[in-house]
Amino acid sequence: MSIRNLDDLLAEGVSGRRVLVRADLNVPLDKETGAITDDGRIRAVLPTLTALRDAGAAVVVCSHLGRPKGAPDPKYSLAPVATRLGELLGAEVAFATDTVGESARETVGSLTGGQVVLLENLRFNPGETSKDEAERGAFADQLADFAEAYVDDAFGAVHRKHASVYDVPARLPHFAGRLVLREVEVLARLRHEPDRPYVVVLGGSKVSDKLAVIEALLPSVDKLLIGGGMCFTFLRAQGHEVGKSLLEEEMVDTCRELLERGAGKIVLPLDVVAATAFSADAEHEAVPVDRIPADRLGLDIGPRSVAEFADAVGTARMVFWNGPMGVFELAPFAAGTRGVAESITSVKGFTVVGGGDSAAAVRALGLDETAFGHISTGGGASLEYLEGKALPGIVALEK
Ligand SMILES: Nc1ncnc2c1ncn2[C@@H]1O[C@H](COP(=O)(O)OP(=O)(O)OP(=O)(O)O)[C@@H](O)[C@H]1O
Ligand SMILES: O=C(O)[C@H](O)COP(=O)(O)O
Repeated sequence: MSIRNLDDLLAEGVSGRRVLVRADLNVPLDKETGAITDDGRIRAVLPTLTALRDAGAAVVVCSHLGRPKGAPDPKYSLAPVATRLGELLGAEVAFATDTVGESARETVGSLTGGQVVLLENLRFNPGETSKDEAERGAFADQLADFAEAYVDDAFGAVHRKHASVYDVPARLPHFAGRLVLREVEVLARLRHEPDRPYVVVLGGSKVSDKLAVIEALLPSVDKLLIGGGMCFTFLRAQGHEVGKSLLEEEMVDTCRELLERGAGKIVLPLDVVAATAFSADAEHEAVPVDRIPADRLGLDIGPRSVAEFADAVGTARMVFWNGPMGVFELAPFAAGTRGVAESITSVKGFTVVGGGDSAAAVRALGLDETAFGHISTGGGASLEYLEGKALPGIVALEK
């Protein structure tokens, strides 16, 4: 891509200069304790931050966390992320308790070369996500005032036309960070020159979010395996009763069309684990997909499906996997995700995991991260890239 990257910025020299880094530190938090449950996205941005610190830059980091509604909300504070970032960097990370207000101005103002500050959640400001260009621009002006150069390392957010992603790079010399560069390199390979057979495994909960990617991928994949909560809308489209399983009724017709177009390519589960309730201690058993009881819900793919999916994955030279095969967060329904993930680790070829939840599943299940070719930090971003959509964050870097 015709984008200047971090090395270009380092070559210009950054010692004593302030650099604004947009990171995606949108990490999952424990609902009760607020503790960070997976710090993968923080670790992913360390190479860029370390390179800048080592070169003597004063580093101003900004990010969103969750989806607060344009006003401060303590539940979504980045304060715990600043602490974790400091531990991982092995250096103190100052924290500004606002994003562009007094605290931010003071902390950024006193920053010297090699030091790092994390600003409070960008989405506490309505300008960050505003559809109004002037409102976004005004917020972008304030952010841009903090630095002399901008580095985008927030791959997970490049599909958002937000102030910190799209408007700030129009105001500062801009560069792609190490993570963005690597993500785009890997995903471009999948999109433009996949090794064959190319197998895509899709799961997760939201069919409506993933139909466009299925449509876009169908011509280029050899096999498309569909598990997770989204498989039930497809099973319904095949005429099966799905009991109380997740179902997007209004998508059934579209799924039927996709099944016709993807005949010979789309593979659906043969059996599912049907439970009496969405709970770890619910009664459950594996049943064939044509015998899902009316009062049960499918929370995982069954063992025959794992074998079926593993067979298809076993033939692949390239695999892209997005979305867990079941409710892996509850131990009785984690076997499908584990089984399919393990089959992907045995592939003799290039494998990519995309999606916040899938990456978290790899770590939560204790699987060896290094057994995958690449674990993408982007959920929606990686899917939209593979769909071939223009991503605002990348477009802005190209300008
Ligand atoms: N059968 C099922 N019924 C209900 N929920 C399910 C089922 N299978 C998987 N899920 C849930 O789907 C969720 C993940 O779905 P999602 O589509 O968000 O995945 P992702 O694309 O990897 O993540 P992200 O969009 O955050 O990057 C998990 O929390 C999992 O529990
Ligand atoms: O989790 C993600 O996919 C990114 O951090 C983007 O978050 P968003 O979907 O809330 O914009």
